[in-house]
Amino acid sequence: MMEQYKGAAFGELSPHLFAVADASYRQMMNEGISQSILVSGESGAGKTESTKMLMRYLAYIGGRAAAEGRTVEQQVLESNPVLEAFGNAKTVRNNNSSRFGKFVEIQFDRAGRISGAAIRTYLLERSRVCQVSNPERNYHCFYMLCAAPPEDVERYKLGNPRMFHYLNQSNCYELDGVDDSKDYITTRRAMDVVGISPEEQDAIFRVVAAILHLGNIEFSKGKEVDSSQPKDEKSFFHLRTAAELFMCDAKALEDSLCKRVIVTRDEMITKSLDPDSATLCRDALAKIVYSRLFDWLVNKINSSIGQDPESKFLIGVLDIYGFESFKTNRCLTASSNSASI
Ligand SMILES: Nc1ncnc2c1ncn2[C@@H]1O[C@H](COP(=O)(O)OP(=O)(O)OP(=O)(O)O)[C@@H](O)[C@H]1O
Repeated sequence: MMEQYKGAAFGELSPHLFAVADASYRQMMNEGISQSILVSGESGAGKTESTKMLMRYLAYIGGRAAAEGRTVEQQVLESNPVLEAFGNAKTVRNNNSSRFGKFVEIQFDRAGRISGAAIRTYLLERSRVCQVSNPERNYHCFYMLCAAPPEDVERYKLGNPRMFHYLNQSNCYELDGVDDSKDYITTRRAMDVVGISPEEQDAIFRVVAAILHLGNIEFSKGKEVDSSQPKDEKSFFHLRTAAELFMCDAKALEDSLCKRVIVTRDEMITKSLDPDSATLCRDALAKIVYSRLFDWLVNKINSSIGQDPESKFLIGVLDIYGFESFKTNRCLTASSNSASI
């Protein structure tokens, strides 16, 4: 199919993704200006799959010979499983819905050969980390880690996903045709390919597990008025485990959840938080840590793929959020998926 569309005039053959990719490539080469392809549509329409097809065509037409080792285009395609493990989730409409926007820049040299690439991501849906409802799931990576080989499950003190508050708000745990334990291995392998070392992989999964333990910390009223403390021995266990996985002091973690520090011009005031506020604080920490982990992963993938500072022009492919329309829309924060307004 790629062969057929290569160089064919736009409109000459049936409508096809490859015709669009070919037209943008020709225009870039003939006029010497960068191009962008916007992939738009409802959630589940097939935008992400189309983006991958477009990239495959650009790799075919502007790629280098396989003998030159692992090429830029191969690395971009191989980074997909990592991004999808951390940025995709099951929603009502799509079992593998992207919960972030993605702009992939494929850079070319003067001869029209791919010389570098960069992936930019936008607005990961952070609220999903601590709030999911039936029949949706949280991000795939949480279920994958719970289904990891026994030694990993033990190392991160995990177990059945039904044990964790951030996962058990929804009754959906398994997906038809998806084997989370197999996907865990695939994600690990993809991480190796994009240059994430075993130590870094361990750190990534420690953070993922710590977020699950963080979510299981409940609070009760403390001794002072409007103060809070971990509710029971179970909450203390999850607090200690989260601190261990984050490699921080358990007391410091507890204080960061149960107290707020207000800095004025003259002094620093520490204010205790009531159980409800401490719970909000816990969720805020989980969301920010997860989104920073996601940004770190994108940066890591970019530095491993490599950008070409000398590149003459580029083709950008924008895979935006799928439109969703709910009967009841939840209150939006800046971090929510803008498409769910
Ligand atoms: N060209 C295709 N061939 C076969 N199956 C496809 C194709 N495109 C999409 N699908 C199926 O539809 C599902 C949804 O596609 P995709 O994830 O690309 O949608 P999307 O528009 O990116 O959705 P979202 O906005 O929710 O991320 C895929 O998981 C796949 O099963």
